[in-house]
Amino acid sequence: MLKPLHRSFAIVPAAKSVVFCFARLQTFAPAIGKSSFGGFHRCMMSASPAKKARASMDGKDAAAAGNQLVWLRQDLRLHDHPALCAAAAAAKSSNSNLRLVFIFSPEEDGDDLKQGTSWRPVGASLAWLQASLTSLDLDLQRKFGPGAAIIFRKGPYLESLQDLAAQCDAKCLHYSRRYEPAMRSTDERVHAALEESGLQVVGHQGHLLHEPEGAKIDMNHWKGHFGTLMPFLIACERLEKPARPLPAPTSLPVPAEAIDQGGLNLEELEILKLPRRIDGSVVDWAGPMLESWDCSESAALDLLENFVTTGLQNYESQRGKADARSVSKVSPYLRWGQLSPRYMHQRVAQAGGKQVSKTFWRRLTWRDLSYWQLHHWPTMVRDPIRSHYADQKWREDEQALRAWQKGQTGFPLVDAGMRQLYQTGWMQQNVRMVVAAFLTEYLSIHWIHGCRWFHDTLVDADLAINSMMWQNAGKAGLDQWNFTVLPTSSSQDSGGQYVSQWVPEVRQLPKKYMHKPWEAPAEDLQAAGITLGQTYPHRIEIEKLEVLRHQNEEWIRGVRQAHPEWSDRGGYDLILVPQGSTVSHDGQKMRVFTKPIFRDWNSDHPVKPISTGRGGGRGRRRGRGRGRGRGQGRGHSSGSGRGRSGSHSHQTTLPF
Ligand SMILES: Cc1cc2nc3c(=O)[nH]c(=O)nc-3n(C[C@H](O)[C@H](O)[C@H](O)COP(=O)(O)OP(=O)(O)OC[C@H]3O[C@@H](n4cnc5c(N)ncnc54)[C@H](O)[C@@H]3O)c2cc1C
Repeated sequence: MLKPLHRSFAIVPAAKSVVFCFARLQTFAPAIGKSSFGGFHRCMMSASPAKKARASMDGKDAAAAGNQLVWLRQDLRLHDHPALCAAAAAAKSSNSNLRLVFIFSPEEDGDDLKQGTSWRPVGASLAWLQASLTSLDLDLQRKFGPGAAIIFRKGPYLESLQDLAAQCDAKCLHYSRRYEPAMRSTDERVHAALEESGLQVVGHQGHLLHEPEGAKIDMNHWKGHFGTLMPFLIACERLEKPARPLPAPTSLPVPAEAIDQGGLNLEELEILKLPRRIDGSVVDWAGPMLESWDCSESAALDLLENFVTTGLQNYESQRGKADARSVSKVSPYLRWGQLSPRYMHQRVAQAGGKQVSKTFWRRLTWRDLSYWQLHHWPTMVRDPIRSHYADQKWREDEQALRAWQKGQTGFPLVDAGMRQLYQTGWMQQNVRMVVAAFLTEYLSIHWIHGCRWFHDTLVDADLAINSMMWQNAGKAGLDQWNFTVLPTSSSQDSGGQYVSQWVPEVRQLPKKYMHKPWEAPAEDLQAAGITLGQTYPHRIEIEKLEVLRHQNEEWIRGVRQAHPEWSDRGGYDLILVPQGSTVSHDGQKMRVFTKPIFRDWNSDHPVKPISTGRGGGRGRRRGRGRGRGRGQGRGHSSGSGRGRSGSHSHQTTLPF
C-alpha cells in the first residue's frame, strides 16, 4: 500500500478571525419557532440491548431534578441545541444550574489513520474544531457570564464525566448523539457506564434531519436502483417531519463563577499539534488556512442568510461553477455543528425551498443518506460497498499520488482544486469530483488514498459524506457516477478565473489554453512566461493517461468477471442488502446501478435471475446487457443534483 502523507499537528494559537454577532441569533430567533423540548423524534427501533440503550438516550426522557451537565462535541452552537435547551429547562425548573463541558479524547473517537475503519478527526478538522471552540466559549461567556465558560478536559470520556459530575453535583448529563461507528460505540459504552454509576444520561438528536435507523427503503414500490437518493428520500418522507428548530436560549441558569479547572484551558488540550522545524520554530499551516474562515456560529448563520437571499435562486444554474459563486459554503459549519440542519431546512423552506431550487432542497437529504450508508456499511471508509471490488487492481504510484496531493499534476484545474484544498480546507463539489475522478479513473490510484487526503485536509471532513463520495468516485459505492469527468473541462471555469487564482503560473496564457497549457503555441507560452517542466509541471503521465483510464476500466471488468455471483444477467452489480435497511428486502441480493461500459462483458454469463424487488431488474435481458431494462436509469442520481425525474443513466459528461 502507498503510504499516505499527512499534515502533522501541534499547538496553534487560537484562530484570530472570530467575530461575535449575537444580534444575528436574536434576529433569527423569532423565525425559528417555538421551543419544544419534546419535539425531537425517536427513531430507535428497540430490539437489541444496544438499541435499547440508544432508545433510552432519547431527549424525550424527563431530566432528573438538580444540576445539569451539557457535554459538547459536534454541536458547537447555541441555536437549535436540544441538549442545551433541555438541560436549561431542567435546571431552571429545579432551581439548579448547568455547566458545559468539552472533552478531548481522540483515541476514543476512531482508529488511527493506518488501520482504521472509523477515522477520528485530524488535520484541518482539528484546526476548525479548536477555532470554533474558542469562539463558542467566548460567545457563552459574553452572553451568559463567566459561569457559562466551557470546562475543558482531556479524556477518557467516562472518567472525566464522572469526576466532573461529582465536582458539580450533577444529576443529569445531556449530549447530542454522534453517528460515526467508533463514536457511536464510545457513546453507548459511556452512556451505559454513567447510568450504572447513578447519573441520569439523556441523548438528543441534533446532527441530522433523520436518524439513520429510521429510514427503510421500500423496494416493493420503487422501480429504480437501490441505494440512490430518491428511494431514500421517499423513505424519509414517511418518517416524522424534522422537528421545528429551537431558538437560542436568551438566558442560561449557570453559576456566577467559572469552575476551578485546575489550570487546564483550551490550548492545553493540544487539539492541534503543529509540526516543528529542526530549529524549533513552528510550521503554522493552520493559521493561513483559517484566515479564509470565520469559525463562529454567527458567521454560519450570516453565511446561510446571505446564501438564501442571494445565492439560492441561482443554485440550479450556477452551482457547478468552480469559484463557488452560488453555493452555500456551509459544509464545515454543518460538520461541526455551528449550523443546525433543522434550522437550515426551515430557513430554506421559508425562502421557497423546493420551488426555488429542488437540488438545494435535497442537499440535506444527501447528507442524511451518507449517514444512512455509514450506518449500514460501518466499514465503508475502508471496504467497498460492492464487496467484490475489494479484489480490484490499483496502481501503486507514490510519485503520482504526491503530485496530486500537492497540486503539481500539470493539469491546471486539478492543481487549482488541490491547492485550494490545501490552503483553505475546502473545494466546490464539482472540483472535488474532477480531482477525485482524476485520481481514481486516470491515475488508477485507490480511492482510499483520496479519501484519506480529504479527511486530513478538508475543514468539512465528514466520515459519512467523504466515504460515500470516494466510494462512488472509485466505482465501489452505490452510485457509479455515470458521467465522464474530464480534467481539462473548462465548463465550470470558462473565464479561467478559478485556475488563474490558484495556478498563477498559467495566468498570462490566453483563456483557450489555460486548462490545456500543453496545447499553447511556443510563442504564447513564452509570452506568458511559461516553460513547461520548469515554471509549471508537464502533464503527469503525459503519454498514457487515456491508456491508464482504459486499464482502470479493464480492472473493474476483471474483478466483476472474477465474481460472477455478484452480477445479474443484465450485467448489473449485486450487493447484499443490510439488515434493517429496507421494508422487506433485508438480506437479499439486490442490483445496484452499474455503468453501461462495465455491463458489456456480462452478456452471456450464466447467473440465474435473482429477486431484486419489483421492477428492480429481475436478471432479465440476456444478451447485450446494454439496453434499458425495467427500472434501469430511473431515479439514479449522483449527488450532483439529479433527482426523481432526472434520469441520467446515459449521461456522458459531468452535469455541471
Ligand atoms: C470526493 C468528494 C468528497 C467529499 N467529501 C465531503 C466531506 O468530507 N464533507 C462534506 O461536507 N462534503 C463532502 N463532499 C460533498 C460536497 O462536495 C460538499 O458538501 C460541498 O461541496 C460543500 O459545499 P457547500 O456547503 O457550498 O455545498 P452546497 O452545495 O451549498 O450544499 C449544502 C450542504 O449540503 C450537503 N451536501 C452537498 N452535497 C452533498 C453530497 N453530495 N453528499 C452529502 N451531502 C451533501 C453539505 O452538507 C453541504 O454543506 C464531497 C464530495 C466529493 C466529490
